[in-house]
Amino acid sequence: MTATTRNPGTDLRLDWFEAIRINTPAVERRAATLPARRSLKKDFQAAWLLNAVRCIDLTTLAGDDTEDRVARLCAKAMQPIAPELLEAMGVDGLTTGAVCVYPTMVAAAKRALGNSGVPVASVATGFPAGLMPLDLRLAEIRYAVDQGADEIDIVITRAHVLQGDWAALYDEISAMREACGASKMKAILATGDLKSLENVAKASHVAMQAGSDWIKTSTGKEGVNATLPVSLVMCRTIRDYQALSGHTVGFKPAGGLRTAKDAIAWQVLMKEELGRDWLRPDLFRIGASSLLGDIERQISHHVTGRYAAAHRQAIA
Ligand SMILES: O=C[C@H](O)COP(=O)(O)O
Repeated sequence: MTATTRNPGTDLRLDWFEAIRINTPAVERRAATLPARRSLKKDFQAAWLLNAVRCIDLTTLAGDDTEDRVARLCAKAMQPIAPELLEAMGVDGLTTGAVCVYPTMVAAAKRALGNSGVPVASVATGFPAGLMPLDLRLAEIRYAVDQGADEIDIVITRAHVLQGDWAALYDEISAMREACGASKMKAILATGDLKSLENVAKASHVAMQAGSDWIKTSTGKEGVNATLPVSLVMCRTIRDYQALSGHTVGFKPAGGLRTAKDAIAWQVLMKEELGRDWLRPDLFRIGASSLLGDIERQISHHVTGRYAAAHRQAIA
């Protein structure tokens, strides 16, 4: 496994997931222990927070997005933490994992990011509901790729999952993967719409078999977005898929992640369930529009011993 290896997918293998049954209380119990599993103090906590920053897909997906807002987001992605704080910690060259925008904002993001090396991720395929004809959804992927998107975050047709039509789901995601070409693909499962953890596990398997490079929890627009129990189930399916296929897939929790505590809890999950390799941006992203502010606040406290006044914090 290397940072550049993509998941080629497999044929549709129903036998890999059809018999899955999930003990929901056991999942919830295990998930509840995660935030308390590591008591991280001082330098360690700061190191984990800096690592979270390099894994953030810094996101704006709002109806009133403008090129100016996207340019400001990109400036933040290239310099997510105040230089004096980084200097005090001896850290250099920190950026977020990517920026994530709507397709019509990709060109503006590419311009703003220049040759910084920060990738642009674009949502596509009728985000967030995905209720558009497949040919239009594929055309939207091609448009975003053409605009320069390095990564595409697709949404699935939830009805395929709710009706157990795994072949339809597999065919749809495979076609999307093909339309992505060289751009990496994240499959957003919208887990808050999927009704059961079993459906989450099965949809995760199909998304990986169809060649997704990351599986992602949520659009940020469902009633319930990223939760630890859902994330735990998805991480276990990544582990199972790797054991069965030999291919490695990344994970992206997204939606409602706003605090430094969240950033630590999800990293503990990655490390405990999947191992250290999944603490790198090629295999782990946190999709968030407003997490960076709290992380910067905690880092500022770590360096200076006090919390910065709100007006000194960048609006992230
Ligand atoms: O993909 C990322 C999500 O849309 C971000 O959700 P959020 O605004 O709740 O952080």
